[in-house]
Amino acid sequence: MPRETNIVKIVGQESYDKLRSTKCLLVGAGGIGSELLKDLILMEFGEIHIVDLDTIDLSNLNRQFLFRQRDIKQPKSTTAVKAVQHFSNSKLVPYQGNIMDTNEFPLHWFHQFDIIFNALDNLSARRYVNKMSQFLQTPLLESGTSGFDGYIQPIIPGKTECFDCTKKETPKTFPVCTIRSTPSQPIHCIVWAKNFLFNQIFSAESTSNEEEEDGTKEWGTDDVEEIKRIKQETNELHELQKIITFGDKSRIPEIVEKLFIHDIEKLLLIENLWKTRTKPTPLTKTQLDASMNESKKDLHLNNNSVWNINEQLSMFLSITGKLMERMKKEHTIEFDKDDQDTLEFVATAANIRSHIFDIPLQSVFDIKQIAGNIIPAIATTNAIIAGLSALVSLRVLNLLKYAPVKTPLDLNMAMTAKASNLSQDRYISNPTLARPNCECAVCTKVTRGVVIVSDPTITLKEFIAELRSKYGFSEDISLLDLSEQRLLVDYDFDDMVDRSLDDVNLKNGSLLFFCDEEENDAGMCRKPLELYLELRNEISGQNIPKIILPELDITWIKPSSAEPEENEAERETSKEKVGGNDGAVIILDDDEAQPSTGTKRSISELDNGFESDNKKAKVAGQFDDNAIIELD
Ligand SMILES: Nc1ncnc2c1ncn2[C@@H]1O[C@H](COP(=O)(O)OP(=O)(O)OP(=O)(O)O)[C@@H](O)[C@H]1O
Ligand SMILES: [Zn+2]
Repeated sequence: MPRETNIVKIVGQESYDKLRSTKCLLVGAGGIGSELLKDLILMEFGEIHIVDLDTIDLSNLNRQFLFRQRDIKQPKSTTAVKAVQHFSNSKLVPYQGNIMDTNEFPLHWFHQFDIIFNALDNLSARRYVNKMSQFLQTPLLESGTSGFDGYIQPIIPGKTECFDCTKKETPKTFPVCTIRSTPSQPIHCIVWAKNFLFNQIFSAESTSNEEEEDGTKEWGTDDVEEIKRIKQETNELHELQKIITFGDKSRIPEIVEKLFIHDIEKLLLIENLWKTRTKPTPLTKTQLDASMNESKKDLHLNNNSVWNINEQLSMFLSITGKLMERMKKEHTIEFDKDDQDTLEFVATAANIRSHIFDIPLQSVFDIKQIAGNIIPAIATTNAIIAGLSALVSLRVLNLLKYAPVKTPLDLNMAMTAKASNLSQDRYISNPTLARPNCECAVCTKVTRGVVIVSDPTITLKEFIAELRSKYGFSEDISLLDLSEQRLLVDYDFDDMVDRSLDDVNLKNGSLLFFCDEEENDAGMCRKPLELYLELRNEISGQNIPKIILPELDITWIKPSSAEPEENEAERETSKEKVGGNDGAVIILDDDEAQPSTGTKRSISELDNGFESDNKKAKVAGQFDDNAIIELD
């Protein structure tokens, strides 16, 4: 029996025909994406466009069942399509690229799709696609998994909560002083070993400490003595780096003495720190001497057991020697959980510090999980979540006659929940969707639209005049470029008004924010506009207008809520980021990082949600595989 017959039995001929003419976008061909692609094909969607930026890795093969060993290093999107083509009645279009690349995937490219499926693993891409769906009013099926947990969320723009309507959990972060002076948990010592110690002493160049010296850094503590000590300690780490680079193994004990004896002794001198805490106990010279003899022997220790302090020390000495040797050839070494030397260095350094602070020690295996940000990916969770996402898409498109959707609020999201605190069993709960959050900067605080510009030589003055005349804004306007986080024009800053869009480097995909200061009699102001710029040189011609502005409802709101978007990710990063280059692990508390309430905002406060991953700190949500320290 052909597959079609079964589907027609379930959805009926009319809905089946609609399905056959439905064009969908699948973003991500990883764990959930592979499953979803198979499901969407089996449901016989007309066209499936699949985007993934990555290539296949050995570690993907256990669950990304479309890929084989021979596919390693091949693009995920094209390989996935090749693997399913033989049983597909859908037109499949793969792209290897970053969905946030506005050149390859401009907004009008998104416009062709009836529905979008997110099968991503990071917040910035999720936020970006969410925003595209809001711009174009295209339904989005958001999904994610983390170990045994998972969720799907249908998002119907304007009608139901968007991805950014709810606060996303971010990875745990720690004040610098906890990491550098007062650790109380194994994770604090692991972060210290990996992000401060390892990064400082095995990097090629010294990290500049200018920032620390010019007083701009915030320390998460007011204790002058402590700040002085941390600064000095950082300088001394540069000295250790020199010992490592010089490669004289006879000086390794100096490293141990500094880190685990002298630095701790200095810490003990800051009495304030120990009023309410247990004092650390520095190592002794005798311990060090004993371990030095041991370290010369061949050490065979089990990675799954917790070594005693002497074993930790002996291993630390021997592994530091090994890395010193490697530095001669490699010049710089990065921490990699799968590089046993770097892992053992971090594990032993962390454990020695834990011992000093009376914190339980961990096995190398346990430290690998934490330092390597490993959350086990479970194939079954991905399969369940992808299946739910595919099924719910039928309701989003209203193709299930026996379960008609009268209002989008009839739709359900789905998530796994623990059956109880004691049991590991999960069940699936399926609450109905909520309305958009009236405080959400993405879907409710601005009016969005797409401006098509066929002639980028028009000046900002002309551009603003067109906007004002179309939407009735007052003279006292502000125009901001959210993509580059800069002010283009406002009442006090009109230096650039005679320059063209080209001159000021506005591009296809630039995001503009336009607001004015006028208040009506009721003390309300116009809801600001967020405009996506689409440059369409190809449509220029004699009778083509230079600018085509969208039809928008201009609504009035209370002035305090007229703010450019500040999403949670950026709010987190407005806290100072310190430490390693592999994510926002250590963040100082910054009580002043509160959103301001005025209509006009300083440029530094603006966020567009369009930054690349590395520009933005990798703040990750609960279902984000980049989560740094969040483990189940
Ligand atoms: N901006 C983006 N554009 C396109 N694809 C993206 C983007 N960000 C992430 N992806 C893709 O989303 C997919 C997410 O899949 P998944 O969560 O299974 O991660 P993975 O990288 O395959 O596996 P793991 O991280 O567990 O090794 C990945 O294939 C990743 O390449
Ligand atoms: Zn929202």
